[in-house]
Amino acid sequence: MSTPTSGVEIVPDPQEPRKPPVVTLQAEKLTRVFGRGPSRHVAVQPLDLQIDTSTALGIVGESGSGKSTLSRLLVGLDTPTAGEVLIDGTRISQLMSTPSGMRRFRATVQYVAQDTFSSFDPRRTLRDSVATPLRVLRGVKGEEAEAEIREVLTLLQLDPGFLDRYPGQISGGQRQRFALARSLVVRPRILMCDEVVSALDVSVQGAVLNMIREYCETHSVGLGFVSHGLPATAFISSTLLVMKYGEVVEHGPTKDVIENPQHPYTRSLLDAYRRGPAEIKADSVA
Ligand SMILES: Nc1ncnc2c1ncn2[C@@H]1O[C@H](COP(=O)(O)OP(=O)(O)OP(=O)(O)O)[C@@H](O)[C@H]1O
Repeated sequence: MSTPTSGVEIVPDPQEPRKPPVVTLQAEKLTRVFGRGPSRHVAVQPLDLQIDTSTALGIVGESGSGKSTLSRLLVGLDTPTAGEVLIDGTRISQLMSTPSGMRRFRATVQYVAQDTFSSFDPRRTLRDSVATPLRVLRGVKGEEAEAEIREVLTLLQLDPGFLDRYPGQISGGQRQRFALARSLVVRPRILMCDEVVSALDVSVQGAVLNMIREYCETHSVGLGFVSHGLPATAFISSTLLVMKYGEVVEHGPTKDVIENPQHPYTRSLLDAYRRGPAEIKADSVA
């Protein structure tokens, strides 16, 4: 069968890297209520948001404001009381109902949990823990896997010598970076990070934040970055969402939110940080 041509053949430039397709994670009227009766607690009030592969969304708010609950809902680790999470228009509840759908979702969206201790199996070496998602979700094993793991560890300033250790044999900050490494080897299109730099000292924190920001920009990875720390969140995000008591009180371009906060709660968060040593400078906001 002959192919119709217009007479002009467009040959792709082999030198030009192909842009990966855009992936969009969307929340529609997403709601999470815990408990009943007098112990009923609305952890996430109905909210809409979108993260795509060119977004860095910072989610900030004080302890208990619902940030972790929201991030767990977005990655399918918790079930909403109402509303939906969709990836490229498909409900993730539908994807999660089959092993192959779940694998596809996990290969696209990776989550780095706040509690890194319980997210690692204490009986498995760190090599085993990092190599498993690489094998299961991307089919990479053996020497190729080892080379990729070492590459990611270098990015995160982690000694490959740690690979033979168990999670309990490294520090909390090193474990946080191993949790990040375990997600990055999957080469996700969307990365959700919950308090991933909280256990790091200030110098390593800056380096890891820079690395995450650069990695996501270079590889067109959408980022969801949850933290109660406003300076780190403002530094890394292009869009900022401020939560209070499960409600989104402000949501907009980070620069606008920082320079011209509309909600008194955001202003109080900013004032608290401006009074402290970790002052946010508007020109340091991406
Ligand atoms: N499984 C649960 N059962 C009942 N209540 C819960 C559950 N998980 C979270 N909550 C409540 O929902 C609210 C939001 O919790 P969440 O962990 O999302 O807050 P957060 O903003 O991430 O806090 P932090 O910064 O301290 O991690 C809190 O009041 C918490 O007590």
